[in-house]
Amino acid sequence: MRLDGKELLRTEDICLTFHPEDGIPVKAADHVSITIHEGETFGLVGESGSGKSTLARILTHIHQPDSGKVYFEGKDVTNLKGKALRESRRAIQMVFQDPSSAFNPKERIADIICEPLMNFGLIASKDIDKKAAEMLKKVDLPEDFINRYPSELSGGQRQRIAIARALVLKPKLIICDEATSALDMSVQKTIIELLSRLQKETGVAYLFICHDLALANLFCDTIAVMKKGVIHETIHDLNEAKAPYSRKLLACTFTIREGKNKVFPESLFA
Ligand SMILES: Nc1ncnc2c1ncn2[C@@H]1O[C@H](COP(=O)(O)OP(=O)(O)OP(=O)(O)O)[C@@H](O)[C@H]1O
Repeated sequence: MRLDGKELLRTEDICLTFHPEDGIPVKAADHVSITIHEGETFGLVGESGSGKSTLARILTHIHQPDSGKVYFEGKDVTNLKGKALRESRRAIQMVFQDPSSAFNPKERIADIICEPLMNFGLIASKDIDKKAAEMLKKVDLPEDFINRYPSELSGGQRQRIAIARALVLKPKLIICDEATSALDMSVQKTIIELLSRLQKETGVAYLFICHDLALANLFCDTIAVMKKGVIHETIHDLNEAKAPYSRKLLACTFTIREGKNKVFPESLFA
Protein backbone atom coordinates (compact mmCIF):
# COMPACT_ATOMS: atom_id res chain seq x y z
CA MET A 1 0.00 0.00 0.00
CA ARG A 2 1.43 3.31 -0.98
CA LEU A 3 0.17 6.73 -1.79
CA ASP A 4 3.42 8.26 -2.96
CA GLY A 5 3.59 6.43 -6.29
CA LYS A 6 3.58 8.18 -9.66
CA GLU A 7 0.29 8.59 -11.47
CA LEU A 8 -0.54 5.32 -13.22
CA LEU A 9 -4.05 5.76 -14.56
CA ARG A 10 -6.24 8.82 -14.85
CA THR A 11 -9.68 9.30 -16.28
CA GLU A 12 -10.87 12.74 -17.21
CA ASP A 13 -14.60 13.43 -17.44
CA ILE A 14 -15.51 10.00 -18.77
CA CYS A 15 -19.13 9.74 -19.93
CA LEU A 16 -21.00 6.75 -21.28
CA THR A 17 -24.74 6.41 -21.80
CA PHE A 18 -26.28 3.09 -22.76
CA HIS A 19 -29.30 3.14 -25.07
CA PRO A 20 -31.20 -0.08 -24.50
CA GLU A 21 -33.56 -0.84 -27.38
CA ASP A 22 -36.66 -1.08 -25.25
CA GLY A 23 -35.93 1.36 -22.43
CA ILE A 24 -34.76 4.80 -21.38
CA PRO A 25 -31.08 5.74 -21.72
CA VAL A 26 -28.83 4.86 -18.77
CA LYS A 27 -25.98 7.21 -17.86
CA ALA A 28 -23.54 4.60 -16.56
CA ALA A 29 -20.57 7.00 -16.40
CA ASP A 30 -21.22 10.68 -15.84
CA HIS A 31 -18.07 12.83 -15.93
CA VAL A 32 -15.98 10.27 -14.06
CA SER A 33 -12.53 11.54 -13.10
CA ILE A 34 -10.29 9.29 -11.00
CA THR A 35 -6.54 8.94 -10.53
CA ILE A 36 -4.82 5.70 -9.53
CA HIS A 37 -1.17 5.77 -8.52
CA GLU A 38 1.48 3.08 -8.95
CA GLY A 39 1.20 0.50 -6.18
CA GLU A 40 -2.03 1.97 -4.83
CA THR A 41 -5.22 0.11 -3.93
CA PHE A 42 -8.07 2.22 -5.23
CA GLY A 43 -11.53 1.17 -4.08
CA LEU A 44 -14.72 1.76 -6.01
CA VAL A 45 -17.91 1.35 -3.99
CA GLY A 46 -21.56 2.08 -4.62
CA GLU A 47 -24.89 0.35 -4.88
CA SER A 48 -25.66 -2.18 -7.57
CA GLY A 49 -26.04 -0.54 -10.99
CA SER A 50 -24.02 2.55 -10.06
CA GLY A 51 -21.59 2.04 -12.93
CA LYS A 52 -18.58 0.38 -11.29
CA SER A 53 -18.23 -2.47 -13.78
CA THR A 54 -18.90 -0.11 -16.66
CA LEU A 55 -15.91 1.97 -15.60
CA ALA A 56 -13.82 -1.22 -15.39
CA ARG A 57 -14.93 -2.12 -18.91
CA ILE A 58 -13.97 1.32 -20.19
CA LEU A 59 -10.52 1.00 -18.62
CA THR A 60 -10.04 -2.42 -20.23
CA HIS A 61 -11.27 -1.12 -23.62
CA ILE A 62 -14.35 -3.33 -23.68
CA HIS A 63 -16.52 -0.20 -23.84
CA GLN A 64 -15.60 3.01 -25.60
CA PRO A 65 -16.65 6.16 -23.69
CA ASP A 66 -18.87 8.71 -25.44
CA SER A 67 -16.55 11.44 -24.25
CA GLY A 68 -13.65 12.01 -21.87
CA LYS A 69 -10.12 10.66 -21.76
CA VAL A 70 -8.23 7.76 -20.21
CA TYR A 71 -4.52 8.24 -19.58
CA PHE A 72 -2.23 5.34 -18.69
CA GLU A 73 1.31 6.17 -17.60
CA GLY A 74 0.71 9.66 -18.95
CA LYS A 75 -0.34 8.49 -22.44
CA ASP A 76 -3.80 9.04 -23.86
CA VAL A 77 -5.11 5.48 -24.37
CA THR A 78 -8.76 6.37 -24.94
CA ASN A 79 -8.94 5.49 -28.61
CA LEU A 80 -6.20 2.92 -29.06
CA LYS A 81 -6.51 0.47 -31.94
CA GLY A 82 -4.62 -2.52 -33.31
CA LYS A 83 -1.18 -3.27 -31.89
CA ALA A 84 -1.21 -0.36 -29.43
CA LEU A 85 -4.53 -1.57 -28.02
CA ARG A 86 -3.17 -5.11 -27.65
CA GLU A 87 -0.09 -3.88 -25.83
CA SER A 88 -2.19 -1.71 -23.55
CA ARG A 89 -4.35 -4.73 -22.65
CA ARG A 90 -1.29 -6.45 -21.20
CA ALA A 91 -0.83 -3.78 -18.57
CA ILE A 92 -4.32 -4.06 -17.08
CA GLN A 93 -5.69 -7.44 -16.05
CA MET A 94 -8.97 -8.40 -14.39
CA VAL A 95 -10.08 -10.77 -11.66
CA PHE A 96 -13.83 -11.38 -11.50
CA GLN A 97 -16.22 -12.54 -8.81
CA ASP A 98 -16.74 -15.92 -10.45
CA PRO A 99 -13.47 -17.11 -11.95
CA SER A 100 -15.14 -20.28 -13.27
CA SER A 101 -16.97 -18.27 -15.89
CA ALA A 102 -13.63 -17.17 -17.32
CA PHE A 103 -12.08 -20.66 -17.20
CA ASN A 104 -12.48 -23.38 -19.78
CA PRO A 105 -13.55 -26.37 -17.64
CA LYS A 106 -11.74 -28.74 -20.01
CA GLU A 107 -8.39 -26.98 -19.67
CA ARG A 108 -5.69 -27.97 -17.21
CA ILE A 109 -4.80 -25.38 -14.56
CA ALA A 110 -1.36 -24.97 -16.16
CA ASP A 111 -2.94 -23.95 -19.47
CA ILE A 112 -5.44 -21.66 -17.75
CA ILE A 113 -2.69 -19.81 -15.89
CA CYS A 114 -0.47 -19.47 -18.94
CA GLU A 115 -3.25 -18.61 -21.42
CA PRO A 116 -2.46 -14.85 -21.39
CA LEU A 117 1.19 -15.62 -22.20
CA MET A 118 0.10 -17.95 -25.01
CA ASN A 119 -2.27 -15.31 -26.39
CA PHE A 120 0.61 -12.87 -26.62
CA GLY A 121 2.98 -15.50 -28.04
CA LEU A 122 5.24 -15.13 -25.02
CA ILE A 123 5.67 -18.78 -24.04
CA ALA A 124 6.62 -22.03 -25.77
CA SER A 125 4.44 -25.10 -25.06
CA LYS A 126 7.34 -26.89 -23.38
CA ASP A 127 7.66 -24.13 -20.78
CA ILE A 128 4.02 -23.95 -19.73
CA ASP A 129 4.12 -26.39 -16.80
CA LYS A 130 7.25 -24.82 -15.34
CA LYS A 131 5.82 -21.31 -15.54
CA ALA A 132 2.46 -22.43 -14.13
CA ALA A 133 4.18 -24.19 -11.21
CA GLU A 134 6.11 -20.97 -10.48
CA MET A 135 2.88 -18.96 -10.49
CA LEU A 136 1.08 -21.52 -8.29
CA LYS A 137 3.83 -21.11 -5.72
CA LYS A 138 3.34 -17.35 -5.77
CA VAL A 139 -0.33 -17.76 -4.85
CA ASP A 140 0.38 -20.40 -2.19
CA LEU A 141 -1.01 -23.40 -4.05
CA PRO A 142 0.75 -26.76 -4.52
CA GLU A 143 2.73 -27.02 -7.74
CA ASP A 144 1.11 -30.33 -8.64
CA PHE A 145 -2.15 -28.46 -9.25
CA ILE A 146 -0.86 -27.91 -12.79
CA ASN A 147 -2.60 -31.08 -13.95
CA ARG A 148 -5.91 -30.47 -12.18
CA TYR A 149 -9.09 -29.07 -13.73
CA PRO A 150 -11.15 -26.13 -12.40
CA SER A 151 -13.92 -28.41 -11.10
CA GLU A 152 -11.38 -30.12 -8.82
CA LEU A 153 -10.68 -26.88 -6.92
CA SER A 154 -12.54 -24.96 -4.21
CA GLY A 155 -13.86 -21.45 -4.85
CA GLY A 156 -10.95 -19.90 -2.95
CA GLN A 157 -8.41 -22.01 -4.85
CA ARG A 158 -10.02 -21.02 -8.16
CA GLN A 159 -9.74 -17.38 -7.17
CA ARG A 160 -6.02 -17.91 -6.48
CA ILE A 161 -5.72 -19.38 -9.99
CA ALA A 162 -7.47 -16.29 -11.37
CA ILE A 163 -4.98 -14.08 -9.50
CA ALA A 164 -2.04 -16.16 -10.77
CA ARG A 165 -3.35 -15.80 -14.31
CA ALA A 166 -3.84 -12.06 -13.89
CA LEU A 167 -0.26 -11.72 -12.62
CA VAL A 168 1.44 -13.80 -15.28
CA LEU A 169 1.75 -10.88 -17.70
CA LYS A 170 3.23 -8.69 -14.96
CA PRO A 171 0.49 -6.04 -15.22
CA LYS A 172 0.75 -2.60 -13.64
CA LEU A 173 -2.91 -2.67 -12.61
CA ILE A 174 -5.28 -5.47 -11.68
CA ILE A 175 -9.00 -4.71 -11.58
CA CYS A 176 -10.64 -6.90 -8.95
CA ASP A 177 -14.37 -6.77 -9.73
CA GLU A 178 -16.08 -8.18 -6.63
CA ALA A 179 -13.20 -10.66 -6.55
CA THR A 180 -13.82 -11.76 -2.97
CA SER A 181 -17.60 -11.31 -2.74
CA ALA A 182 -18.54 -14.94 -3.39
CA LEU A 183 -16.12 -16.33 -0.83
CA ASP A 184 -16.78 -17.10 2.81
CA MET A 185 -15.27 -14.71 5.35
CA SER A 186 -12.22 -16.78 6.25
CA VAL A 187 -11.31 -17.46 2.62
CA GLN A 188 -11.96 -13.81 1.78
CA LYS A 189 -9.44 -12.81 4.43
CA THR A 190 -6.76 -15.12 3.02
CA ILE A 191 -7.32 -13.76 -0.51
CA ILE A 192 -7.02 -10.17 0.74
CA GLU A 193 -3.79 -11.12 2.54
CA LEU A 194 -2.53 -12.71 -0.68
CA LEU A 195 -3.38 -9.60 -2.73
CA SER A 196 -1.60 -7.47 -0.13
CA ARG A 197 1.52 -9.60 -0.19
CA LEU A 198 1.61 -9.73 -4.00
CA GLN A 199 1.29 -5.96 -4.11
CA LYS A 200 4.28 -5.58 -1.80
CA GLU A 201 6.29 -8.01 -3.95
CA THR A 202 5.36 -6.70 -7.38
CA GLY A 203 4.22 -3.09 -6.87
CA VAL A 204 1.01 -3.79 -8.77
CA ALA A 205 -1.87 -1.36 -8.25
CA TYR A 206 -5.43 -2.58 -7.70
CA LEU A 207 -8.77 -1.11 -8.67
CA PHE A 208 -10.86 -2.89 -6.06
CA ILE A 209 -14.57 -2.90 -6.88
CA CYS A 210 -16.50 -3.96 -3.84
CA HIS A 211 -19.89 -3.81 -2.12
CA ASP A 212 -18.43 -4.39 1.32
CA LEU A 213 -17.64 -0.94 2.72
CA ALA A 214 -15.82 -2.28 5.78
CA LEU A 215 -13.52 -4.38 3.61
CA ALA A 216 -12.97 -1.53 1.15
CA ASN A 217 -12.06 0.80 3.99
CA LEU A 218 -9.63 -1.69 5.46
CA PHE A 219 -7.92 -2.68 2.23
CA CYS A 220 -8.00 0.42 0.04
CA ASP A 221 -5.75 3.47 0.19
CA THR A 222 -8.32 5.59 -1.62
CA ILE A 223 -12.03 5.01 -2.10
CA ALA A 224 -14.37 6.53 -4.66
CA VAL A 225 -18.08 6.41 -3.89
CA MET A 226 -20.24 6.07 -6.99
CA LYS A 227 -23.97 6.41 -7.63
CA LYS A 228 -25.77 6.49 -10.98
CA GLY A 229 -22.53 6.98 -12.88
CA VAL A 230 -21.36 9.88 -10.73
CA ILE A 231 -18.40 9.81 -8.33
CA HIS A 232 -19.83 11.54 -5.25
CA GLU A 233 -16.66 11.55 -3.18
CA THR A 234 -13.06 10.29 -3.25
CA ILE A 235 -11.56 9.81 0.20
CA HIS A 236 -8.94 7.81 2.09
CA ASP A 237 -11.11 6.78 5.02
CA LEU A 238 -14.85 6.16 4.83
CA ASN A 239 -15.18 7.25 8.44
CA GLU A 240 -14.49 10.74 7.15
CA ALA A 241 -17.09 10.58 4.39
CA LYS A 242 -18.97 13.84 3.96
CA ALA A 243 -21.09 13.42 0.84
CA PRO A 244 -24.73 12.71 1.79
CA TYR A 245 -24.81 9.61 -0.45
CA SER A 246 -21.67 8.16 1.18
CA ARG A 247 -23.21 8.75 4.62
CA LYS A 248 -26.41 6.98 3.55
CA LEU A 249 -24.45 4.08 2.14
CA LEU A 250 -22.47 3.79 5.37
CA ALA A 251 -25.66 3.85 7.39
CA CYS A 252 -26.77 0.73 5.52
CA THR A 253 -23.84 -1.41 6.62
CA PHE A 254 -24.54 -4.15 9.10
CA THR A 255 -22.43 -4.52 12.17
CA ILE A 256 -22.83 -7.29 14.68
CA ARG A 257 -22.08 -4.86 17.52
CA GLU A 258 -25.33 -3.00 16.95
CA GLY A 259 -27.48 -5.85 18.17
CA LYS A 260 -30.70 -7.04 16.65
CA ASN A 261 -32.89 -3.95 16.24
CA LYS A 262 -31.12 -1.94 13.60
CA VAL A 263 -33.34 0.71 12.04
CA PHE A 264 -32.67 1.18 8.35
CA PRO A 265 -32.16 4.67 6.99
CA GLU A 266 -34.50 6.06 4.36
CA SER A 267 -34.17 4.50 0.93
CA LEU A 268 -30.90 4.98 -0.89
CA PHE A 269 -32.84 5.31 -4.07
CA ALA A 270 -34.83 8.37 -2.97
N1 LIG B 1 -24.26 -3.29 -22.12
C1 LIG B 1 -25.20 -2.60 -21.47
N2 LIG B 1 -26.30 -2.17 -22.12
C2 LIG B 1 -27.25 -1.44 -21.50
N3 LIG B 1 -27.18 -1.06 -20.19
C3 LIG B 1 -26.10 -1.48 -19.50
C4 LIG B 1 -25.06 -2.26 -20.09
N4 LIG B 1 -24.12 -2.49 -19.14
C5 LIG B 1 -24.56 -1.91 -18.01
N5 LIG B 1 -25.73 -1.29 -18.22
C6 LIG B 1 -26.48 -0.50 -17.22
O1 LIG B 1 -25.60 0.50 -16.75
C7 LIG B 1 -25.79 0.70 -15.35
C8 LIG B 1 -24.47 0.44 -14.62
O2 LIG B 1 -24.20 -0.95 -14.68
P1 LIG B 1 -22.88 -1.57 -14.04
O3 LIG B 1 -22.88 -3.03 -14.34
O4 LIG B 1 -21.72 -0.79 -14.46
O5 LIG B 1 -23.15 -1.32 -12.46
P2 LIG B 1 -22.36 -1.89 -11.21
O6 LIG B 1 -22.20 -0.75 -10.27
O7 LIG B 1 -21.14 -2.60 -11.64
O8 LIG B 1 -23.42 -2.92 -10.63
P3 LIG B 1 -23.16 -4.26 -9.75
O9 LIG B 1 -22.55 -3.79 -8.46
O10 LIG B 1 -24.52 -4.84 -9.57
O11 LIG B 1 -22.25 -5.15 -10.55
C9 LIG B 1 -26.90 -0.25 -14.92
O12 LIG B 1 -28.10 0.48 -14.92
C10 LIG B 1 -26.91 -1.29 -16.03
O13 LIG B 1 -28.20 -1.86 -16.18
